[in-house]
Amino acid sequence: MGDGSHIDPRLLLSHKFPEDTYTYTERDVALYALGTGGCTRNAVDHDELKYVHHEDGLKHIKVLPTFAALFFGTGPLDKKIPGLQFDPQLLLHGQQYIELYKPLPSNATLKNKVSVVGLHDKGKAAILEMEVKCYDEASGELLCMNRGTIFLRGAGGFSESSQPYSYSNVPPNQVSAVKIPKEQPFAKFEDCTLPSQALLYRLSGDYNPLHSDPRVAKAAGFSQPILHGLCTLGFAVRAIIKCVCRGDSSLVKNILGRFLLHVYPGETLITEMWIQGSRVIYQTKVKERQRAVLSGYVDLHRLASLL
Ligand SMILES: CCCCCCC[C@@H](O)CC(=O)SCCNC(=O)CCNC(=O)[C@H](O)C(C)(C)COP(=O)(O)OP(=O)(O)OC[C@H]1O[C@@H](n2cnc3c(N)ncnc32)[C@H](O)[C@@H]1OP(=O)(O)O
Repeated sequence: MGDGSHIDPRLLLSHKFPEDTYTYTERDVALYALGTGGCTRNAVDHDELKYVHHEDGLKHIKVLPTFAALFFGTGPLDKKIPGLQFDPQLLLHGQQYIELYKPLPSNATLKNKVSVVGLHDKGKAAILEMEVKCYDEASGELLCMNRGTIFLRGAGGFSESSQPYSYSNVPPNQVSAVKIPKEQPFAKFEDCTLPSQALLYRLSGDYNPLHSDPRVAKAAGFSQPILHGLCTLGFAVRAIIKCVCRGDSSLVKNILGRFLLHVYPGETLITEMWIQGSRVIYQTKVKERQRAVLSGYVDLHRLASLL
């Protein structure tokens, strides 16, 4: 375990998180769409303008499904959690899973129920899985659920190496990394991130200096600030909505993304998609380095009528 890191599984897993409130407005929705590359290449893009503009006013704009990931905030970076001490500079976002139960309104106040659903000792790192269920305060309805996996470098080794600690109450089929098919993809979409992408995206609420401060990025092992994982996920799912859903984001039901490698703002993202029933398997690569940076799946409510 690295200096200053300490994990006590008993304390951490028995911690009861107080209910959290999260409020967003149409301005947040539009800013998020721009932060994840919406309308960047084409300001009148038919599929994307609806996330930032409506002729009858902002309260009619649509919400991208990946916006749901923001409801978590930055999890353990925000608050002290008993039994969890780690170096925040070494934290990386490992994975994100989202289930959407209702279309997201253009503004809302949410009541969030947070819990720890997984903890693993990987020796060099600890993996923490957190879940948040988000209820619309006005209607009491469950809108969505998020599960975030956090990779804490240097925080492993808190259990016996002969029998490393591992706890999960998450169905394994929801979280395991996907197998990329060998066939040619159904579709491929190329999109450029801006050199200022992380500076724009952070205004959606994740102010982790890893994405903006060159000194912090260097201390974390990167040559320059890196892009937020959730920003890359936003680009990938937007590509799938465009290529497979023909712009209809209401078809999206569940989303999984595993962050395989960091992205530097300004790099080009190529997302490849394969269709398996109503599931879209995808992989995003950085064109300049020819490396896969994200993979996962998007489950759709229906598909056949579209293709
Ligand atoms: C609650 C939500 C709050 C979110 C807060 C987020 C705050 C943000 O500001 C932070 C960010 O956005 S960081 C940017 C996005 N993330 C990244 O760039 C990370 C990219 N991934 C990597 O670098 C490596 O995959 C890396 C380093 C993650 C792993 O690579 P390696 O060290 O080579 O690991 P490896 O030896 O391959 O595997 C060790 C064990 O870990 C499991 N694992 C690997 N990658 C994982 C991943 N991405 N997610 C979850 N688990 C992962 C492996 O399965 C392996 O376990 P096992 O030995 O049992 O197979």
